[in-house]
Amino acid sequence: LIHHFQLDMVKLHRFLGMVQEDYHSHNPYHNAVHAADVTQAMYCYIKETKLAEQLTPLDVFLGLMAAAAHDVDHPGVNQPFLIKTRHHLATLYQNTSVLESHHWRSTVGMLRESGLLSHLPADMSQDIEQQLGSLILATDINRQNEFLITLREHLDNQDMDLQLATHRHFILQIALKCADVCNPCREWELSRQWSERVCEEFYRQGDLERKFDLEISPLCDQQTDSVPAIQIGFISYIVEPLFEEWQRFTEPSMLSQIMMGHLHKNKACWSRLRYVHTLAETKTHPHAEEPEPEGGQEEAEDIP
Ligand SMILES: Nc1ncnc2c1ncn2[C@@H]1O[C@@H]2COP(=O)(O)O[C@H]2[C@H]1O
Ligand SMILES: [Zn+2]
Repeated sequence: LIHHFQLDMVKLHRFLGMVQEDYHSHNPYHNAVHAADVTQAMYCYIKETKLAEQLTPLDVFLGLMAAAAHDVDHPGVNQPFLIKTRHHLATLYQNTSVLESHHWRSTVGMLRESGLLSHLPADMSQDIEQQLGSLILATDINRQNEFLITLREHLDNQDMDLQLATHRHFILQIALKCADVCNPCREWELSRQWSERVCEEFYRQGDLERKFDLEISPLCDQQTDSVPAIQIGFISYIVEPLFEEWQRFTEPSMLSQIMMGHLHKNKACWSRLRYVHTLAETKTHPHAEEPEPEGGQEEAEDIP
């Protein structure tokens, strides 16, 4: 890519350094390691045979740049929090895709400041900025259904034509969305750490809301939302439906089969941990109902 786009190494280093610096290292989840994690996953998806044969160098460049910068300057709280605290970003972006718009505009700012694309024709660098925006905005989890429905339609109708730039862009959006939520598809020990980190970030927001007498957001109450329960919900409603379609798209590839294997195993581990957690709660509150053991536990042999 460096050779193809004649990138200046000093400018590239400056740009990537700025991106890394603008992630908040004190966020348990939305930090530069999450960006690296998503970029690594995105690279693997771009390398899938089904995609690699069709993508142009520009597509690959856009996919990797969008992955690296997709959460830059994330404040560690979500959009509803920014709206209810009347944060200036919520006002600026009129309460829609507030964080994603900020990640995109910050990326554009850093691109211009570093001069990374300054040697390219103006219409090309403008196109890169726009496409980066469309990719980063696709990571808004509130738009999940819209993307999933379109992907299902394409797969059902078998009308995906990766020779078309619009279709390649759509599949890059999907790949980035998959990369962004792929942590439950990684091996248990790694996946568990991401889960605990993301929940820690949710709980910190909940603690802030409690402190300032605001309504505690869903999933953010440490006293009622357990990590296993959050994980089972997230896997069932967000990750599984998306990766099932991704697996279909890859026909299915070895990588997507491995990821689905991890996903099912991790879900079974969380089911077992939720059972243990609820049982412990019942012992502390003896009048609460005893939980029923759930299915899938037989797969969860390797958890402590
Ligand atoms: N393991 C997880 N458990 C619960 N929520 C998650 C998990 N991983 C990612 N998310 C959420 O999914 C969102 C995807 O976009 P973000 O990275 O902005 O923020 C992410 C979190 O809010
Ligand atoms: Zn992210």
